[in-house]
Formats: sequence, C-alpha cells, structure tokens
Amino acid sequence: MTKIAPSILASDFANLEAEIKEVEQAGADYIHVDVMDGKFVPNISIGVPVVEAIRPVTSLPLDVHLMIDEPENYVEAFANAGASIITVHQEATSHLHRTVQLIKSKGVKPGVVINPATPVELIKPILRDIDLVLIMTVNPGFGGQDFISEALEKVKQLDTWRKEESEYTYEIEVDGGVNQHTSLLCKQQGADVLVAGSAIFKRENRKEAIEDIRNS
Ligand SMILES: O=C(CO)[C@H](O)[C@H](O)COP(=O)(O)O
Repeated sequence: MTKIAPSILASDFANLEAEIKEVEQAGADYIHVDVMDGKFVPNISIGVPVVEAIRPVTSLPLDVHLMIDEPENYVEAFANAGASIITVHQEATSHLHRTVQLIKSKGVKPGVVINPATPVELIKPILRDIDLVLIMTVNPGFGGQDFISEALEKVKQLDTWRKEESEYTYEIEVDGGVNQHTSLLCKQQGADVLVAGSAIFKRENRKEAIEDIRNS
C-alpha cells in the first residue's frame, strides 16, 4: 500500500499538535517536516525546536527533509530532536557519502533528495547506503506549486535499478504538487511514499484527502 506523508508546512502552525494528531488518526504513515534555511531555498520555515516539540505528540516516524546548505552541520541536532529519517539534498553538500554515514551513526535512517533539474545518475554511487530517495516534483522552498511531471522519469529509473539490484532497499518518495490526480502518475512509475501538503491540510476532511491520494 502506498504510504502517505503529510507535509506540515501546509498545516495550521498555531494548532500543530492537533493537526498532526488528526492526520495520524486519518491514516498517515509519516509526518513530513520541511526545514528551510533561507539560503539553499528562498524561504525559512521550521527548525530543531519544532521537531523536538512534535516528537512526543505522535508515534509516526518524523521524516525530516533538510532544505539547508551543508546539512552535515545539523544532522546531530535533528537526530537528537527525534528525527526518524533525515533526508539531505545532493546539491547542498560536497560530502554526501560522509553525511549519509553520519546520519546512520546517529541511529537515524538516511535519505537523499534531488531537485527537478538534477539527474538521478548523480546519486547512483550512494544508493546502496540509503533507506529513502526523495524525488522533488517542484523546486523546493514553497508549498502549493505545480507538479513537474518530467521528474517522474527518475522515479521510474530508481524503480528499475532496485528491481535489478538486491542491495538497493530504498523507498522512493515523491514531493511537490502531489494531489489525488498527480498521485496516480507517481504510483505508476513506482513511488512508495507520497508527500502532500496543500492537498491534505487545505481540505476539511483529512481522512478523505489521504484516501483520495492513496487510492487514486
Ligand atoms: O518540500 C516542500 C516544499 O519545498 C513541500 O513538502 C512540498 O512542496 C509539499 O507541498 P505541496 O504538497 O503543497 O506541494
């Protein structure tokens, strides 16, 4: 069954605990946390204290997407705050292998994410070391953007590689512009986890929203 990771970027921050509990009850599999530094992406969102604050309010894995330059400097802080998965951008560090090993050493699952214009071949050497690959279908930084369908070729390639190579155990996650229509395209190419912000939190009925995305 396709996993659904609601992105709290689109939630009501004044009621974050209630928002998280509602999507957990509604069947979410991960809570997706978008961390932005105003440098790697042109926006600032949430940081370590928020991850620490939400850790006790849900039993779901916290899927922490670091949209920050030199993420290696913050791995320990997010691990200590309670991240279950830490995903770093290939474009944001000169030391991808070292950063992935650092995440693992903290007992956290490592993920690698690439922007829409980044070729998937660039991360092939790291695939056997990671638990998750995140394919961006928008340019990161903001919720509510249009889905870039060209990026789906990379989902298909990742699915092909993992069918050919038993050492690859990564989940394929897609993020950006995912809704009940675009979700079908993602699943058809082999995506396992779908991140959705606006399509879940901007709807009154979160259960229906999650089911519509999962069952499209
Ligand atoms: O990483 C992100 C933005 O950089 C968000 O997770 C993503 O954009 C989700 O928002 P939406 O579903 O509204 O597109």
